Amino acid sequence: MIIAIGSDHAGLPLKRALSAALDAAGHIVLDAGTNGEESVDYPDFAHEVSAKVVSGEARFGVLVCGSGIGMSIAANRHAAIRAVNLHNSTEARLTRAHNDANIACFGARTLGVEVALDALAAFLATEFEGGRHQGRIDKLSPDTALA
Ligand SMILES: O=C(CO)[C@H](O)[C@H](O)[C@H](O)COP(=O)(O)O
Repeated sequence: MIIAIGSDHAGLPLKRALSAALDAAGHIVLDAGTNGEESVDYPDFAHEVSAKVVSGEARFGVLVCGSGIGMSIAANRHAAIRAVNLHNSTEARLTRAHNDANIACFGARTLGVEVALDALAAFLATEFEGGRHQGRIDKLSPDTALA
């Protein structure tokens, strides 16, 4: 699977761990950066990873910042993105099965590496269930919500 990944400076250590695990599992990882310690702005990386998912270049995205919150807010500005800030593998499984989430966000300052690795594995292993959940996803678009 092709997976786009990005972080800001705060998320870099966890991004490196997640990227290594994805690579070891045989995935193709498209790294949008950052790859330095200097302070950078999380929206720049959220938008780049989101664009790769929206275009189909990547099947899923992974975004890491200090809390995972800024990344998820930025990614969800894209209409076709359903980005979720994950804290455990149960959330990861449910958001794939029910929300068809396509970007997994993590907080490097709030989550342990092992928990994040487990959550990412669950996220990638779970299929969207469709059915009643598809109609709910259809209602997420602003046009539908405001009609
Ligand atoms: O945007 C965030 C919070 O929602 C991220 O956690 C950032 O990584 C964080 O704000 C960066 O903080 P810093 O003090 O500039 O390192």
